[in-house]
Amino acid sequence: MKAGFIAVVGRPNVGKSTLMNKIVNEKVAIVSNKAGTTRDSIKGILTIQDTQYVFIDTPGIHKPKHLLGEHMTNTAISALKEVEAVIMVLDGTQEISTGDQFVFDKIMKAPNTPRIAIINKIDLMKDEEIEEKIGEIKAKLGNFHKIVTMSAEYAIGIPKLLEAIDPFLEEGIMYYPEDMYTDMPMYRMIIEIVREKILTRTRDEIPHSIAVEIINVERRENGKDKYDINIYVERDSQKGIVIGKKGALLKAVGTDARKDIETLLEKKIYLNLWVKVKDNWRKKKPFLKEMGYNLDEL
Ligand SMILES: Nc1nc2c(ncn2[C@@H]2O[C@H](COP(=O)(O)OP(=O)(O)OP(=O)(O)O)[C@@H](O)[C@H]2O)c(=O)[nH]1
Repeated sequence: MKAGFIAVVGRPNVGKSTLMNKIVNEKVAIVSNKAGTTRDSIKGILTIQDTQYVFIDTPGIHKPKHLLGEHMTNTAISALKEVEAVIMVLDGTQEISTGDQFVFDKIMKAPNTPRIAIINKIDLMKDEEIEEKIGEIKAKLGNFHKIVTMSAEYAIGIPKLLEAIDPFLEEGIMYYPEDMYTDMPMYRMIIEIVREKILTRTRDEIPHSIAVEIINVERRENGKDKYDINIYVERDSQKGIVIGKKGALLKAVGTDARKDIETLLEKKIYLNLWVKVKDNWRKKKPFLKEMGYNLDEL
């Protein structure tokens, strides 16, 4: 029996959430093609026979531009010091950027934590490009215990990754029951579903600063509970986009989200979505607290 916590880091859009989902084979982290959509640390848990891997999907580490950004970075760094290993995901199709360098520098703030690099998206790469990328990582970043190549999208390379992590796990421990795949609370999952549906349908028109909050859950006698959910945007123009022409977009988001939530809860629900403008909400501490962020770390 052995187990350990593994932090997954990398600049936005390299494929961390996709990797997490493929590894634990369940939808635990929000995936979208927009940068910075994963905000909270979410654990995906994989138990194979007597080995348990507990993954922490960290928010995209980037240079803090505002309070929420700083919070994301601080949370990620403190998590790195407490894990058995850290895996840094790189997008193999892109040059190593200052963004990657920034993330690597952050990892090095926990110098005693073993580091594994993942070259992701190899389905889009030629063999010689993969070889070159390995060289580039060694030259520009260096200092990894292992470099693993994979395609998270097509679930290629996962066994190799687990094998690379194995030596760093702790003997004699199992943290969670075998059938547990995430410790994310149900409400958190509902919020992430709604956020994902909005971001998918609004493409690049809405920034990831959007916030979602469950304001009321009404238990109904017929068993079909009613959920009222607020969607906070920063500007009136964004409110218009999320609502859409004659409310069409919001209606579509509501239908998509309701279906996923019903699957998650294994029962029918009523879902009401409301769009509100909170002016510059990311800079306002009291409001951040309402949203459940830990202000001590800000
Ligand atoms: N072709 C290809 N696309 C991939 C692969 N892995 C992820 N993607 C795509 O890359 C995009 C970003 O993936 P995410 O998993 O959301 O990335 P992330 O690193 O979690 O991003 P943030 O949440 O913004 O930090 C999505 O459109 C994925 O479908 C891969 O192995 N191959």
